[in-house]
Amino acid sequence: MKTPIYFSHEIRQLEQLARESGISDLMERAGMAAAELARELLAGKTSVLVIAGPGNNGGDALVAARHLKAWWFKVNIVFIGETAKLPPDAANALQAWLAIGGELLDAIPADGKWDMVIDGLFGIGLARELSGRYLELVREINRMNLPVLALDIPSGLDADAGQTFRAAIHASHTLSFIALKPGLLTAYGPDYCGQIHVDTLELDAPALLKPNGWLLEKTEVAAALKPRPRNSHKGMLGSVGILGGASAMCGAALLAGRAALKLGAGRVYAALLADAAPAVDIGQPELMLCAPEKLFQLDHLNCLAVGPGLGQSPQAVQLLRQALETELPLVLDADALNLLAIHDDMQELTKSRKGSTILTPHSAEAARLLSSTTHDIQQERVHSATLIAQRLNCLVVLKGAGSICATPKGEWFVNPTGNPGMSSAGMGDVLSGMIAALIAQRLTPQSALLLAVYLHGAAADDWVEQGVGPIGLTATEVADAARMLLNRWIYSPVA
Ligand SMILES: NC(=O)C1=CN([C@@H]2O[C@H](COP(=O)(O)OP(=O)(O)OC[C@H]3O[C@@H](n4cnc5c(N)ncnc54)[C@H](O)[C@@H]3O)[C@@H](O)[C@H]2O)[C@@H](O)CC1
Ligand SMILES: Nc1ncnc2c1ncn2[C@@H]1O[C@H](COP(=O)(O)OP(=O)(O)O)[C@@H](O)[C@H]1O
Ligand SMILES: [K+]
Repeated sequence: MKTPIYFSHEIRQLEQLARESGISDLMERAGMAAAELARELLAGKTSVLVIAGPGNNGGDALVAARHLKAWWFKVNIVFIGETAKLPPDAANALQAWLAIGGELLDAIPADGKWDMVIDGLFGIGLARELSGRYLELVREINRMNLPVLALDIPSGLDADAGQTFRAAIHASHTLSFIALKPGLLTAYGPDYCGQIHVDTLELDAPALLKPNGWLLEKTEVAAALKPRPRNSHKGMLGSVGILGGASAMCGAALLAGRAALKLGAGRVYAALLADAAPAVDIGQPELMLCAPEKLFQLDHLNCLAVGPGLGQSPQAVQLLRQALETELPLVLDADALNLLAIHDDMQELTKSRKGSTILTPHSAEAARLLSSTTHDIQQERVHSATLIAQRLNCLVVLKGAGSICATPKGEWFVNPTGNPGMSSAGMGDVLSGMIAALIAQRLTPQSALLLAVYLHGAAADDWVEQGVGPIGLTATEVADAARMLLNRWIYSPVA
């Protein structure tokens, strides 16, 4: 089963659709799910501090508190809201809490001791920067250093963007209701959410509202993989060309080329622009180095990756244009993207290409493509990725924590793999080579993109699990682990 992701306005639509179909107890369902998870996480401990805010997120917290109290947990509720202004469901939850003899505190008692905090301060309704007592409360909870179960979303986090409204609660667990939201998974989301759980509240969300967003998951991305026939030969496994490596940047193209080899391309050619380019890659002599013009004379290339170390010389511009004029599937990275951003004619060429084009910008490159700023791209990562995909009629991965893949049809995917060990030079070059190798091996460009993005992060995660990294993890190591995982996924799929 694929896992859908919805923006908060879509979650509200789902709530409305559920209500129209006669379901009126979503808050009760949410509160029960929260209480059950809290009980499991408490694992025998007994004392809980519940923070209930002014809206329905507070209502969920009140329902959870009621169940935990009934199950003999010691529960204190700090209620930060105005009783008279509570939305109807939350007002009912408050009455039910008071009816069982529950009390409300208006601040966290200084001398209290708890085993866990349940954060029901704000959910998807948070609409502006935190200030005053709300801001202070978030900071106070973070200072307590206790395990925190956040209801729906850590309070202070923007459910759509993964940015914070000035501050946010650092949760150890987040229980997302109905479905995932993108802000849990991208930008700062992973820093604040801890372990993410989803409770659908028994709604079949995709049946109610067609999702455009999906989580990348191993079962989905690896579905396209199959073992090679015994009677294989290199021509069958495709040929990749890498175009880049201007003076002082040859390493970028070599990294991409080596990654393409390690991901199984039959032949890899690296065409380097530098005048003093090496004739052979001594560390990886399997790579075939050639002059750029030679690359375009080859008749058996299946995919071309342009950009790693390309530079922005007139020669780079001419070669990029030549690449765009081919019908080959193209992966464009780094300076290929920067050049595309400033040459309108190349954008027109991109839009009308017969072959697929995959763009792999990080947020600064995306900002150049959209004439925007890195800050604004980070505020709207999903929207930015889909906008580039639609404007330029191409597949896109907007890289960075929680990479967003987008298609020209408006579908988008969030990648949960990867870690800060990947914030080092060369990682993007390796990704380009990986995508190109998978396309050369006949995966569809979209399948190749989604698999490569997921695998690239999973490879880095594998090193971290082994105690190598995140500090000092290198792009070469990521390519090596990607090769190992890819083989494992195909040949020992249970592992
Ligand atoms: N949408 C759904 O289907 C469901 C929603 N539920 C819960 O309801 C939540 C959404 O509830 P609401 O829409 O009431 O929103 P919230 O409870 O997230 O917060 C809204 C309240 O906070 C105030 N507010 C917003 N920003 C503020 C700020 N910076 N400083 C101070 N006050 C601020 C608003 O004026 C409003 O009173 C979800 O996150 C979820 O926890 C659940 O009960 C289950 C079903
Ligand atoms: N904190 C992080 N969490 C997850 N992935 C990351 C993180 N930092 C970087 N990455 C990944 O590492 C790669 C870095 O690419 P890029 O910025 O182009 O590097 P370079 O140009 O130096 O090769 C991208 O795939 C990006 O998604
Ligand atoms: K919350």
